[in-house]
Amino acid sequence: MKAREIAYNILHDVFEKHAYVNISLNARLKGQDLKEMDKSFIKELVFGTIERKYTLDFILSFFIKKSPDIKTMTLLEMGLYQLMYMDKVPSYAAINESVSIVKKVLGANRANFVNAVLRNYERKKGEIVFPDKSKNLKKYLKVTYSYPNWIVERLLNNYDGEITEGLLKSLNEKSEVCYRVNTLKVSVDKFKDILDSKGISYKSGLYIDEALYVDIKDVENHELYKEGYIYVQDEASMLVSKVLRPEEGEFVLDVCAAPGGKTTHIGQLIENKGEIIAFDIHPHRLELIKENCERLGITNVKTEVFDATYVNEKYLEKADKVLADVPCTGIGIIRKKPDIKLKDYTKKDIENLNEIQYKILQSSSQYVKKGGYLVYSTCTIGKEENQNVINRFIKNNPNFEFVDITNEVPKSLKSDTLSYGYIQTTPLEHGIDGFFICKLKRIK
Ligand SMILES: C[S@@+](CC[C@H](N)C(=O)[O-])C[C@H]1O[C@@H](n2cnc3c(N)ncnc32)[C@H](O)[C@@H]1O
Repeated sequence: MKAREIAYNILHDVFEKHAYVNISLNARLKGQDLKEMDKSFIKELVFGTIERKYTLDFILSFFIKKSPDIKTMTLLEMGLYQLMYMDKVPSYAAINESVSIVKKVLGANRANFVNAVLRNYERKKGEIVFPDKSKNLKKYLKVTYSYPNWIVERLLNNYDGEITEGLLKSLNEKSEVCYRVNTLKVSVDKFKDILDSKGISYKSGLYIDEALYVDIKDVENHELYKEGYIYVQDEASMLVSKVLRPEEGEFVLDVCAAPGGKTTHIGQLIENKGEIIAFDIHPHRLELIKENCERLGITNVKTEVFDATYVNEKYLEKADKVLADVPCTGIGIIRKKPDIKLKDYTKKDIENLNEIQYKILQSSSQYVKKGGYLVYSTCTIGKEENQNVINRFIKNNPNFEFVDITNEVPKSLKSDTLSYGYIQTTPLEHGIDGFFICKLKRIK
């Protein structure tokens, strides 16, 4: 099967069947005899079309009177993406190849339509009227940077227009892949020597000692990965376990733990000395924690299927440290997961999510010993899922207080709110994913 047809099948899975892009991509690439170049082309086309969907749809609306069926629309979006953003693809190839897939999948009629729309775009692209920033900021941001309304509204609710624009732009920028070096198996220096000996280029982390940006292709099949030397993890995510600051011999509960990025980091930081209980609501996701622990040589983690909105009586007041890395909208990790843009959260959906986040925090707090610590984290941006949740918690739980985290985070990581007990990282301000991390102490 040709690259573009595979890309179409993946996008069809994502747009029509609401599949996860990575899962569909892996499944559709499996067993295909493709060159590395073709695989890269497919990935760029798939991720790019998802990332730029709102811009593409705005432009297509100039050339289409009535929206066609979703399959035709997907093929139009793919074709237009190639015309607009893939400089190496000549226009005739973008159009002819798109038309030939439509002919194969949807018939000659639809093919004529797609041909006409794409050719019309080529002829009249100079006539498209884009939204005016001074007249309609929201529409301008949505169309220029390709975001759904709920994300633009969320950021405008938290930041002024200029910062919002910077954030939307930075969330579109490709991030280099960051790895956590598993210091249980290899020191960072030794690992750098190994990379040097293999001629693999790398850059040190911006903030975290064990973070490295490494240029490895197809990492899951790479020997260094299989050996358990590395875990793919953004520095913002590593910061969570740093703020939790687990110590050897402690009992730690991680209540939303799968696939185990932070659980395994905690295990690494306490060098397998101590006990970690990892909950997750999805049994199949707990399997991922077990696989990761096995690969990384983490031996002190026990997993339990558990809904963290409830209280697990077994662990009442037992934990030195508790981590509640709650489910969230994920705005802060759009650089890695552009399909988050395809979610269509309503106000009600966000309120429901806030209720879950609050319940998880409230239940988690019951496990903390007197004098113990609770960390609340999300991979999203904005007070709605962050400050509002912790402020509500603090108001209702006078036995907890915010902890100044100035000394818990690396000196180079600047934020005005550290002394209040929390940090909101963003790719715009810090060059890492957008995480919210808050530390609380049980004082009574
Ligand atoms: C942000 S992810 C956790 C990422 C993880 N801490 C890591 O670092 O790899 C949130 C996790 O919460 C789980 N989850 C969602 N609702 C839950 C609930 N009510 N109880 C427990 N886990 C839940 C999801 O299955 C998902 O694995």
